[in-house]
Amino acid sequence: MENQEVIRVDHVSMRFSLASERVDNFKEYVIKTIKRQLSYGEFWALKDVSFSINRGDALGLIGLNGSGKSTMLKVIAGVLKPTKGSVSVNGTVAPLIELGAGFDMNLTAEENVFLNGALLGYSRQMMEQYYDDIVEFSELHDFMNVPVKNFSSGMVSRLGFSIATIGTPDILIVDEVLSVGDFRFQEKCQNRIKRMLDAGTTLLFVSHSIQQVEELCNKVVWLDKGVVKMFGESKNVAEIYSAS
Ligand SMILES: Nc1ncnc2c1ncn2[C@@H]1O[C@H](COP(=O)(O)OP(=O)(O)OP(=O)(O)O)[C@@H](O)[C@H]1O
Repeated sequence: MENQEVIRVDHVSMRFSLASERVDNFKEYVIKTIKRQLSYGEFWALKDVSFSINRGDALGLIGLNGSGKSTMLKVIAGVLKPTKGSVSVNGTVAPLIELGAGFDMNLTAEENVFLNGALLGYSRQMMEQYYDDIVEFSELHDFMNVPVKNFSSGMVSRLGFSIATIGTPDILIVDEVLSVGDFRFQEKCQNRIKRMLDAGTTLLFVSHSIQQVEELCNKVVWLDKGVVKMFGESKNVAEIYSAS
């Protein structure tokens, strides 16, 4: 099991189309589209990115705003198809990219537990088994019958994190979620992630806190404008990144 490669990112590039002209409102957008007056530019969010990680590794992705971290996670999670190159993933993936992205805001928290479970591929029976644990961990006992549209963003994150981390996935993808919620809850999430790592889960983690990355991760990819600036042991990369 040790040294078994679980994720291989092979010469991945990702191109987005961008409207290169400023459009101030939707009406103007529609008119310009009909008149074919909009021109599109292209933008490479990832450029020839390659790295691989083994089972049990915890990989941190660091870099400035817009450097391509979330795009990289989405490509690995299969949400985006790379324009060039390929990604191979060996195992089940629990993506925590946008917490609450799968929620229906008009439904209650309880209904959303089952909805989100179904989206993650879990059966109703399995969700019933985990329901109490989800309520307990999220500390939302008194709010399970409240429509999620009335939740604060912190409450949405707590529910999303509690659902996505039931069971022990082979690969857990965590994007910035630990920056939401209060400090005590962040610590609780961090401990839950550590326990999953001990149980052999492979972690992909994006954070702007280099301290959190060093604490949780053994490897780091540093992205700079879509290019890998450095890949290696977290201590070495973090040291150079902090000094830059
Ligand atoms: N769907 C999209 N369409 C067009 N451009 C996009 C799209 N998604 C991302 N981008 C662009 O790709 C670049 C990389 O974005 P990404 O979200 O991956 O960066 P990031 O490193 O995660 O940034 P942050 O630290 O701010 O979260 C940005 O310039 C962003 O505007």
